[in-house]
Formats: sequence, structure tokens, C-alpha cells
Amino acid sequence: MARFWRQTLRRIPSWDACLALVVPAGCAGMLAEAYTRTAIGDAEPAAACAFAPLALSAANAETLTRRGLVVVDDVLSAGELAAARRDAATLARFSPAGDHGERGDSVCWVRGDDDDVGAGLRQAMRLLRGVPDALARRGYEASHHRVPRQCQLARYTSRGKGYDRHLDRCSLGVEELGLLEWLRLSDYRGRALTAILYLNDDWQIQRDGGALRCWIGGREPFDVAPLGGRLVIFDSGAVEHAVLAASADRVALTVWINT
Ligand SMILES: O=C(O)CCC(=O)C(=O)O
Ligand SMILES: [Fe+2]
Repeated sequence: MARFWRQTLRRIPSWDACLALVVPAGCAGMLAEAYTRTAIGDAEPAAACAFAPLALSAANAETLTRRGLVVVDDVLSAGELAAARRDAATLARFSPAGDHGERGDSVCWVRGDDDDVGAGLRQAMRLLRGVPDALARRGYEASHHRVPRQCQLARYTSRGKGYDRHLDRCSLGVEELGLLEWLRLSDYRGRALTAILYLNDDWQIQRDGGALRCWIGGREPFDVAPLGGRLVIFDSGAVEHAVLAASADRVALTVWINT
């Protein structure tokens, strides 16, 4: 056995040559792993996510282009909303989000093929993932968008805080983040549109709080109530927003559409 190893080692031209092969291969592996672990590693083109029941109008697309944000109400029927809410409530894998105390919600990532995702929630996800295709059909330049298979389900409880003012797209460069982190954040850096579908029941902003507060281009902020069945679409790189503290449980399903 010892002889075998001696002979094998003698056949290797030099350790330097070995290192020259192994180190770049290891680095390439790490970088590939960093990229494929992102939400866009297996994202689909917008057209592949077409969802016929979602009807957005030309006026919706025009408002999004002009203002950077559009609100569309009642995209779910009362029955669909109730089913999605029920499914969201039975999911048992929420964990606290936010490492720096900037947000008080618990989140879980859901995909259409997850075993614990019920038909109601799956329907809501299909609708949300159909947003870029529905926009592209109305003239919004979204055909190049890619849609992650996973959506974020976020729950803010009545006792917790909201989410501080922020932008959904990260604009830090490779020199600030380092190559590995820069690759890991590919989806976060490439976010084009944020699409949120609220799954709340009988929400009253004066009573329950929890508004989505938005700042666009230095103008006065305005509040959007998280009404059940309401879809909010905005430019992830342009609309600063915050979630105000809620006094009732607040549930939102979000997908970030990438370039
Ligand atoms: O739930 C909302 O209204 C917005 C949440 C949010 O800003 C986020 O998850 O990035
Ligand atoms: Fe956000």
C-alpha cells in the first residue's frame, strides 16, 4: 500500500501544479454555489409564469411606469382570499427576519411545489408570479424579467414592530461587499419590481395600523393600507418604504421580480 502511494505521488508533476488546479477549481465551486443558492438561481422567464385570471389594465401599467408604484384591489375573490389566509396560518415554519432589529416580522419562503403549501396559497403565488407577464401584455417593459420560484410570506404580529424605512434593491458594489457576498446577493442586487399581495381579513388602518408607508422622489410620504386581496407593485430600486407597527396580525405574500 505504501509503495502504491509512493508511486502515485511520484507521478504527480509538482505540488505547485496541483495547487494551481485545485485552488481555482475550489474557488469556482464556492462562487457557483453562492450564486445558485440565490432566489434567481432557478427563476423562470416572465412569460413562463403567465396566469390568465390576473388582469392588469393598461392604466395600471402606465401608473407603474409614471409613478413607480401601482395599487390594484380585489385581485382575489373572497373565497380565494380566505383559502390563502387559511393555508398561510397553518404553515409552521416561520422564523424571525432581520439581523439588525430593522424589522419585526417572521417570514417563511414558500414555493408552489412545497408539500406544506395548500391550494389556496399556491393560487395566490401563481397570481403574484404572473405579475410581470400581465404587465408586459399591457406594454410595460417587463418581458426580460425573471421570476423566482419562491415567494416570501411575512407575518407581523400585533405585539411586534414594523419594518424601518428601506429600499428593496441593494445598490452596493463588489468593492463594498466582496466577491462572495456580491454573488450571494445577486437576487437582492437585481431586484426590479416588488409585488406584494396582502392576505389580511377586514383590515382597518385607523384601528389596526400596519400601513405600508412610501416615499417617492422626495415627495411627501403616503400610506397604503394592507387590505386583503390588494396587490401593490413598485419599483424596488426607487420606492423607499416602511411598514408601520400593527395592532393585529398582518400577513403579506411578496415576490421580488429580477432583471
Ligand atoms: O409587507 C409590506 O407591506 C412590505 C414589506 C417589505 O417592505 C419587505 O418585506 O421588504
Ligand atoms: Fe421592502
